[in-house]
Amino acid sequence: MPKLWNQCTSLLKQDLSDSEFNTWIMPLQASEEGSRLRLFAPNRFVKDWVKQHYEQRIASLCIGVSEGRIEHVSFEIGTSRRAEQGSGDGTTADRAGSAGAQGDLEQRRSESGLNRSFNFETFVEGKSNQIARAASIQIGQNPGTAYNPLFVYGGVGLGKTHLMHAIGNSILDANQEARVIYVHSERFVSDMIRALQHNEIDRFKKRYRRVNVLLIDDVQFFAGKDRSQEEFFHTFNALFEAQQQIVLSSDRFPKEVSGLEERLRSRFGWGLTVAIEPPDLETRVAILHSKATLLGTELPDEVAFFVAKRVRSNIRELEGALRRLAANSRFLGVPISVDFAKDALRDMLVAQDKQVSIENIQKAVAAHYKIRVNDLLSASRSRSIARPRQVAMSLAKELTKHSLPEIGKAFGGRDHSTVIHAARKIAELRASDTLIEEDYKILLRTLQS
Ligand SMILES: Nc1ncnc2c1ncn2[C@@H]1O[C@H](COP(=O)(O)OP(=O)(O)OP(=O)(O)O)[C@@H](O)[C@H]1O
Repeated sequence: MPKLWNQCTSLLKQDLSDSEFNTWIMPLQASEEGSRLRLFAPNRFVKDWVKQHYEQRIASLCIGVSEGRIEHVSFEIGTSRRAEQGSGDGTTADRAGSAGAQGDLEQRRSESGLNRSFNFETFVEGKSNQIARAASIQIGQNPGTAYNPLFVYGGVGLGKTHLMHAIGNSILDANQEARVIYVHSERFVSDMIRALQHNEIDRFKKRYRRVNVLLIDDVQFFAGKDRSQEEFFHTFNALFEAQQQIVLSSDRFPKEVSGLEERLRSRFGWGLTVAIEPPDLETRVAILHSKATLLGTELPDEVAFFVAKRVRSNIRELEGALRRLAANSRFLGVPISVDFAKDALRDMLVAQDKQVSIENIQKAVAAHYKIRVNDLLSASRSRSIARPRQVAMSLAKELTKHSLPEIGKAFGGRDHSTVIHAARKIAELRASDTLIEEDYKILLRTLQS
């Protein structure tokens, strides 16, 4: 490990909380190459996280400490030893399953692509995620036999990835020898393409078909990628028949993932399908407190409520707000208060306020058609209510990141298929009826301005 990196890590240690330092900085290895410092993360997850959250800080520290000798810091996946041997970008999944003899749990975890800080203890339970969490715990305890596959779906940044890692971690905690792979669908696709290019497709097939637990994130990325779907279909069948656990996540219900072959879509629904909904205010507050404890930050109750009320989009953004508060407060040496939060998060709060919510859409549509918001939520089927309701649902589908079940629920507890029908109907009418087209455009302008 280069001396320079050791100096940088001691400075980073003073700057970060213990949990941040241990989770994200400790696993990094470094090697110097001319004016470049190469940092290696054990898996893509750590690499992406470090890049997103610490890249600037690490780069300016290393450049400063080296007194200009280092001009550039790069982030890669693998180990510095492999880099020195000239073997390039070693992937963790490549090595999954091969480290059994080493018996080292943390090593196994990183080889499996798992982040140990995403576990059930750090996952806050709320009404919005209760079922998904319970099913995941069961799978962690009885992989392959509880539900297979488990399909978790929900909007962006609501905890799907966290739960998948928690399942993998709990399985490894109970049995170090379990062969677990967590992989993002995009990664599955790129690994497959690389294997095809290098004539290593048999190795690729073996690697994925011999696992005990396959956790595949964001399967909507398979859309339109026929060769990958074909390969994944066979992997799925092999694992399913051997009663090995498959866990899948997506931003939407299996049947709604467009661009996927029907045979895959139907298989995705064979086991248990669970939704993660956006958390309510109390859960958002509880998550903020839990994350603040992990960061070692003092977060007064009134600030947690203030932030949770204003940042409603998703948990990733909520966490981003907390990190910013923690960093600013540490940097300025000022305790976190509501006024401090208003100031530090000003731009974020403005952006949040601008985001189109289902509630805003309902208000705008009701005002436009001179009806009441309650009419939109009612059971009324009269044309003067049903058509604006369809317009509103269609706008919600177009302008928000909510899933179809979430939209249906916000319109008086309707089914996701009602939302699909509404969106189709409005698309047809917009093409044939200039009045509807005009209404829709006005509403779009109003909501997006
Ligand atoms: N219930 C929860 N308790 C604690 N932290 C949570 C919870 N839900 C989500 N988070 C945190 O929110 C962040 C985003 O979660 P995650 O990455 O799992 O979202 P996702 O649903 O997979 O999003 P995407 O669709 O973008 O992949 C993570 O840092 C995660 O730890």
